[in-house]
Amino acid sequence: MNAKQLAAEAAVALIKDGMKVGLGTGSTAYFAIQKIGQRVQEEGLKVTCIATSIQSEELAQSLKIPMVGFEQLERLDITIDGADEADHHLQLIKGGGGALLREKIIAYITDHYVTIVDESKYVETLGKFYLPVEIVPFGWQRTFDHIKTLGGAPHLRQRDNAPYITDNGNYILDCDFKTIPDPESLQTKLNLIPGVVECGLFVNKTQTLIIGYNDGSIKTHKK
Ligand SMILES: O=C[C@H](O)[C@H](O)[C@H](O)COP(=O)(O)O
Repeated sequence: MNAKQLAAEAAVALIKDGMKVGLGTGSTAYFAIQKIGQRVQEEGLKVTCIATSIQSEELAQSLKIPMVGFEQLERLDITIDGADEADHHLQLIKGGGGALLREKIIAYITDHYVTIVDESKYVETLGKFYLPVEIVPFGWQRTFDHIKTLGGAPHLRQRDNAPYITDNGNYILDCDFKTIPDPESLQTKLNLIPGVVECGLFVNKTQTLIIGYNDGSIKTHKK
């Protein structure tokens, strides 16, 4: 089992019958969704889930995991999601897969937010990974300029020689801040810029961080 799968399966062991569960996005969350699907089918685990991306929703449906919409839930008991970086204070950079907005909406209605990463994502200080910022397409060049004044070199994310479009019809700027010693303050500044929908900093959201190691071990950090 690889390090991502180890972390993912340890997190899925926290899910109990009757829970409402948020499903993350990305290659680590993939293993969590697979395991939830297995528990639903083999153990008869009773859960209702909501996904943080169209991709994860389709995967969950293919595994016959019961899905609900926001009209059927106000809070989630647990969400299991990956991250691009996690620091020692359990602050995160997310959005490498473009799902940061839906992920953050789900994070804010979750009682127990569990982040799963492999050892390569656990860092002293955030910022080596370019920070994804979701922006509206209208006037994006000026939003780009505003972010630049905060010290982050933005790059418009591309796919097939065209701007990458999120599940919400927006663009993403991947911003090189080099180092982010104060994620909370940067999040506030970014989210005040007109045109910014949301940034990929997840501040004070993670209660449990599970790290999978290549030697087959896992470590859990709690807040
Ligand atoms: O937008 C994508 C999400 O924030 C992912 O959780 C993050 O990019 C980590 O993905 P992966 O587990 O594939 O490295």
